[in-house]
Amino acid sequence: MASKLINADLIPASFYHKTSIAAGVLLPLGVFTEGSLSLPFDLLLGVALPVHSHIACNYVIADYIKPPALNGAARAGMMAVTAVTLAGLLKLNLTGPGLSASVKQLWKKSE
Ligand code: HEM
Repeated sequence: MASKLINADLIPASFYHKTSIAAGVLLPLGVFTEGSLSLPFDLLLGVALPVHSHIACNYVIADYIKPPALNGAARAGMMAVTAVTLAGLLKLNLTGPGLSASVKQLWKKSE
C-alpha cells in the first residue's frame, strides 16, 4: 500500500482516468452552486485533485527522472506536496471560503 502511494504510477490507469473525470465534473458543479450547496463538491474535489495530480506527476517522474536516487527523491518530494495539498484544501473547505468560492474570487473585483 505505502509502496503504491509513493510509486503512484503503478496504480491502475482506469482509476487515474476516473480522477481526471471527477476533477472535470466536480469543479463546474462547485463553481455553479452557492454556499453550503458547494461543500460536498468542494470536499470531493479536495481529494480528487491532489490524487489526480499525485498519480499524473508520478507518470512524469517515471518517464523523465531515470537515476534511481533522483527518482526516489522526486517521488518522496511529490508525496510531501500531495500531503500538504490535501491538508490545505481540507482546511480551505472546512474553515475557509471553500475551493470553488476561492476560484470564483479570481473573477471578483477587489474592493
Ligand atoms: C480541474 C482540474 C483538472 C482536470 C479537469 C484535469 C484533467 C486531466 C485530464 C483529462 C488529463 C488527461 C489524462 C487522462 O486521460 O486521464 C490530465 C492529465 C494530467 N494532469 Fe490533470 N486535470 C486537472 C488538474 C491537474 C492538476 C492540478 C495537476 C497538477 C500538476 C494535473 C496534472 C496532470 C498531468 C501531469 C497530466 C499528464 C499525465 C500523463 O503523463 O499522462 N492536473 N488531467
